Amino acid sequence: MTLTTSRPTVAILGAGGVGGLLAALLSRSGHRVVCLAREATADALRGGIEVRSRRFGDFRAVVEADTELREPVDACLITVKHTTLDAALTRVPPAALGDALVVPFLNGVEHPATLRARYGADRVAAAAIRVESTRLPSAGTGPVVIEHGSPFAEIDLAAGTADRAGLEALAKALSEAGATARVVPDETRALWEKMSFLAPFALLTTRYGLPLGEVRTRHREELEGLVAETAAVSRACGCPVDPAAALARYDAFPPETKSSMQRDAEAGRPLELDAIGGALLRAADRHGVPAPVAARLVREIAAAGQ
Ligand SMILES: NC(=O)C1=CN([C@@H]2O[C@H](COP(=O)(O)OP(=O)(O)OC[C@H]3O[C@@H](n4cnc5c(N)ncnc54)[C@H](OP(=O)(O)O)[C@@H]3O)[C@@H](O)[C@H]2O)C=CC1
Ligand SMILES: CC(C)(CO)C(=O)C(=O)O
Repeated sequence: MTLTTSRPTVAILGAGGVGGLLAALLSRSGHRVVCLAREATADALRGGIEVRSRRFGDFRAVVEADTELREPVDACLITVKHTTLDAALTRVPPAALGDALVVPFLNGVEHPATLRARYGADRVAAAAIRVESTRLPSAGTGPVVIEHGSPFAEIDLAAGTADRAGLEALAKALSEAGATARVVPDETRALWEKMSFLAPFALLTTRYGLPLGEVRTRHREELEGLVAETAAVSRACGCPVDPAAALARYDAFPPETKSSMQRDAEAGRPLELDAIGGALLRAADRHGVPAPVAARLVREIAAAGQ
């Protein structure tokens, strides 16, 4: 099967903040959506997904749910956290995928290699998403409730060796469902542009337990230092970014904005510290770029979690 049908069938591994929102939007616009989840979450998903969103309105969507992929689909979106990626991928056996595209939406820059090793280079196309969406805690029964707090839902699908027509069809499906989705030519750029914005924001909001508005005023010097370091690493990796533009973006965000790493810390969940801060430091090391502020923050956040 190739992803050129007008209504692609989409599997979604991990119906949390990102996956739950995309599942509900695609289902609302007429796609068959199969959410792959742990048994208890699959049960809750059979009660539907309720979305509360300033941008998309409040609505309820019907999705299918299973604990494992059992039939070929057109695309399989991977929307689990890095900390659970290996365990979750056992629900998507390579043989069950058919010709499906595998599209990870995780933050970080290293996971595409894990996915390519498992599914093959031609199957995997990395994505970056800017959304700020959260799954609300539930008592275990459905529906699953997703709160989308930002006015944006922007998706870059990076063309590489994966089927370009399939990726264009997925971008069209996501755009018709309401997101702002496009295919971009360069995976390194797509992932590092996101990383350059995310890493300073996630590390500082998590370290100090403060929303962005307070970080950008009370910890301005550290923010500027970290943005400069991250931009230097990104440039060395092949993605030039402008530190002044990154700072201007932080300043434009609503002051109450929190990062998903910070929300995880508040809830006592495992952090994607290695996938974000760790990956940043490994890249800095590979390219001989000094990153003392990032190194200290990663150390302090790790120590606080122990
Ligand atoms: N939230 C956001 O606004 C943004 C997040 N991102 C990135 O997207 C990725 C996903 O984040 P987010 O949606 O917030 O994460 P969530 O924690 O909200 O959701 C993760 C989902 O993965 C599921 N999961 C965990 N382990 C397994 C498993 N073994 N098998 C099946 N499902 C599993 C969880 O299911 P269960 O409920 O059963 O635990 C949960 O539904 C992360 O890399 C994040 O950094 C990127 C941009 C924005
Ligand atoms: C910055 C944000 C909210 C953008 O989507 C994000 O990716 C995160 O907090 O993990």
